[in-house]
Amino acid sequence: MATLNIFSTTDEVLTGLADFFVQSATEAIAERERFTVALSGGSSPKKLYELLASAAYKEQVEWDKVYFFFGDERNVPDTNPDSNALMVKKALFDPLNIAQQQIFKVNTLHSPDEAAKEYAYDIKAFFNHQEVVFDLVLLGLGDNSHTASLFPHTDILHDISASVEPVFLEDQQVFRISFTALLINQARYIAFLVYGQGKAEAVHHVLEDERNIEEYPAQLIRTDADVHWFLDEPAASLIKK
Ligand SMILES: O=C(O)[C@H](O)[C@@H](O)[C@H](O)[C@H](O)COP(=O)(O)O
Repeated sequence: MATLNIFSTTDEVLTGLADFFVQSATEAIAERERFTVALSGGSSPKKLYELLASAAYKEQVEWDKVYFFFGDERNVPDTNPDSNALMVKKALFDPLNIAQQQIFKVNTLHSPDEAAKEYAYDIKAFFNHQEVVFDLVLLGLGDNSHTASLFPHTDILHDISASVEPVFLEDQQVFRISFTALLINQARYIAFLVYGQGKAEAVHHVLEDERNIEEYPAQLIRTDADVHWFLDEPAASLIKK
């Protein structure tokens, strides 16, 4: 069963996850001299990244030993407001002066297929072509129960490789590039950050409803104790405590 961390307010959720980030980073750096983290995009984690870059946290992590990846990316230039890389650059990388060599972004100037292939290669090369095991994968949850860019009724849900694939979103007529569920599930730790009443139904579907990965793709993510959900009360309001 996944580990549920339910907090009264959004600020407490963010602090709880920031503390978990610091703990995971400290453990990884002590054991392996580095911390590899795949970041999530969207709006929820922006405040987390800003908190980690704030005076309250920035001294708690050896940032020069942290290597940043993206669990998914929109197929837009990294100057586009929809870019996850741009959001994280502003909220975390620039305030902490993270060196480019520590950041592994999707090259969205290439076609989605090419970008996914290149990114998959870059990741495998970073891990010396051994099994890719991120120390931490951060995830969000859409109100339609997607996570990363594992959207309902998309081909990537059936991908049996631990890799990076392009995802075409029919309804939005846009491409994304995303980790597959298997690549996410290889991580040492996985942490979901989900807050707000609007996510309550999705949280219930994913954590408690019968298995239906086409409708609730986040059910593809493993559910052992090293998978942590950081939730506020509103987002957790429909699950049996
Ligand atoms: O690129 C993205 O959009 C994210 O990786 C995506 O999976 C996100 O986590 C959910 O869509 C929730 O997004 P919000 O936090 O904006 O609700």
